[in-house]
Amino acid sequence: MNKPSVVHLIEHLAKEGFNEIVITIGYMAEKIEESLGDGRMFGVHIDYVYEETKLGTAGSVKNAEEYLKDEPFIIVGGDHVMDLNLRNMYRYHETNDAMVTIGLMSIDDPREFGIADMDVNNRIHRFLEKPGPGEIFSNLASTGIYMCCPEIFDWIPENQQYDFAKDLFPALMNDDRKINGMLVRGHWTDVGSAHAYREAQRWMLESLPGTSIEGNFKTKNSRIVGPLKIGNNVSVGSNSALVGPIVIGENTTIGNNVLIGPYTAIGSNCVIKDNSRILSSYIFNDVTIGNNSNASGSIIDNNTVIGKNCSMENGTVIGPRVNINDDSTIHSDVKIWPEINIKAGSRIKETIIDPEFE
Ligand SMILES: CC(=O)N[C@H]1[C@@H](OP(=O)(O)O)O[C@H](CO)[C@@H](O)[C@@H]1O
Repeated sequence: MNKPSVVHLIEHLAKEGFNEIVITIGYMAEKIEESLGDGRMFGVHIDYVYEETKLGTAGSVKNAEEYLKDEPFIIVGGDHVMDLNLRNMYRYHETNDAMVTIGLMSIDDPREFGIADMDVNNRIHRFLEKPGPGEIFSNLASTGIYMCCPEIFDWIPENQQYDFAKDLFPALMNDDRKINGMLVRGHWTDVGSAHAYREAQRWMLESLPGTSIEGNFKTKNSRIVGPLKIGNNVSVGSNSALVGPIVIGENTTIGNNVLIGPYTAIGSNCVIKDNSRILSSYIFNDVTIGNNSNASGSIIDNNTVIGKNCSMENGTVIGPRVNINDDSTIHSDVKIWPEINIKAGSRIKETIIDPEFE
């Protein structure tokens, strides 16, 4: 949707009335600070707490204790996007006497999460992080959204790797302290994998309110079906079709006979040349896609150039700064990043990741 996911998260927190925010950062610290600043543009105040060594989920919150010690607070993951009613969750915690209340969601396949066993009074009796085969005793997954009382700080050691799910929850349960669960409904995605990222884009695009087109939009004889959100200075050639929900940034040029299908986001300064097809794909900024090429269920990162007659099959993740030369096929679920040159006529079946990048 042409915004860093953390911006969507802060906007949601602001909308729910949380205006004092502390971000514990390590990985990509500068990028996060650059996108959010002191929070003023979102109507909130943001403080940053830096993590020199990896402290785990609870250790990093302990590191921010000075900002949190006076009243109950809510913890969300920096890679979450959601539309959950966090205000209700916070109120619910305030009115029950648990030390921690965990937001739980009923999920089909909870293997990637912590799972909880909860009774009719909302008390959690068992919690298991990332259950293995044969261990999935519940489909109630922890969203990693925790409403906490400041007393939890007495339980978390300082400057030491310590996790909510693996360390704190078992310790509290062993001592018969109360951890409650709250069943939540709505959209919530942790965008830590390409699959989850696409899922988040999909539900966000689904909630586009209608069609908004900024100035200087040019098109001839093309079929444009909303909902759409189109930035300044976008042009679409003749005999093309745009079928929403679609978001397009600024200064993007789309050629003739191009099909842009539903659930697609295209960034700014992109060029999509004649006869190409883009379906359910997320294209970032400054991307060029050559004549007669297609992308389906793909994520294409900044400054990537794709030649003519190329095919990006379902689930591919390409870029930033990758060149795919003419007549190449990138087979489904292959990832190629970053700054890699794929020569003309290639058939790529395996992921290629520059080891220096990881
Ligand atoms: C140690 C820990 O806190 N694990 C959490 C946390 O897992 P990550 O793999 O760290 O994202 O977030 C999950 C929700 O995204 C939650 O289900 C899980 O219990």
